[in-house]
Amino acid sequence: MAILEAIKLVKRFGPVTAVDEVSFGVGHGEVVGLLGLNGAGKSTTLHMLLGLITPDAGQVRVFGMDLARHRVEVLSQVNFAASYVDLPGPLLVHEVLDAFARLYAVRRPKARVAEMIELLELGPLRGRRMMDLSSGQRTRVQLAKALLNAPRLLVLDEPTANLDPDAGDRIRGLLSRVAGENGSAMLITSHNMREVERMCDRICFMAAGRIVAEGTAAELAGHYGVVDLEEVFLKVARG
Ligand SMILES: Nc1ncnc2c1ncn2[C@@H]1O[C@H](COP(=O)(O)OP(=O)(O)OP(=O)(O)O)[C@@H](O)[C@H]1O
Repeated sequence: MAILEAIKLVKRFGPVTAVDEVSFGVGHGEVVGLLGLNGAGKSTTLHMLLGLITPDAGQVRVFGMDLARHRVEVLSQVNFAASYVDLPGPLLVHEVLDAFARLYAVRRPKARVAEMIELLELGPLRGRRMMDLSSGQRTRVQLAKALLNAPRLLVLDEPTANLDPDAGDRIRGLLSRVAGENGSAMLITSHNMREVERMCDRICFMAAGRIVAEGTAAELAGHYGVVDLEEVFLKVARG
């Protein structure tokens, strides 16, 4: 069974059709990358899949359920991280995680928060205020928050955008491990082609609101007669 199905999703903002009949799926344990130029419609698509905005047409099905009709049931098993979402600045790192653990009704919240602090190597930062952290440190707290409820579907909008190469590498390894161990499905946007090649089982390329190419990194490179995803991106982006 597909964990996530986007079915002919459409979103318009005034005269702009940001997402134009987009359909794709993410299977159990699968990591799918959603790629495209700035403004291609990736974040708008993610926001519809998370129920943050309502599609003008089409349907989102998660765990076989219609998101519009089973919102609470679905969203309790989903989580999201994006570098552009701010967590409350005056709160300490462990206070933020405690608050979300309670919000998600996590069982044994204290133990789960401690586990996430360990997993994301946040020990030295647990007593620091969110507003005092560097952007890379905030990203790690975002990811800890996103993993708190052991989501069956994890949606990540540019998860490693603010991380230095060492932290980025560790986080990529960690996320791949989480997907492998828990069988969680992941949907990721990224402008880092090496990251996508390393992490994603399948890739959907968006251009001007539509999916224009889909496949594994190797299939896409073969199809476009190039050596890697970076070159596929340039070919797709330049039409
Ligand atoms: N709230 C909004 N109001 C008006 N237009 C919007 C809104 N959100 C997005 N758009 C427009 O929809 C299109 C798709 O934007 P979106 O943020 O989905 O792109 P993206 O692929 O995520 O880009 P990036 O790689 O830069 O993050 C763009 O033309 C954008 O200007």
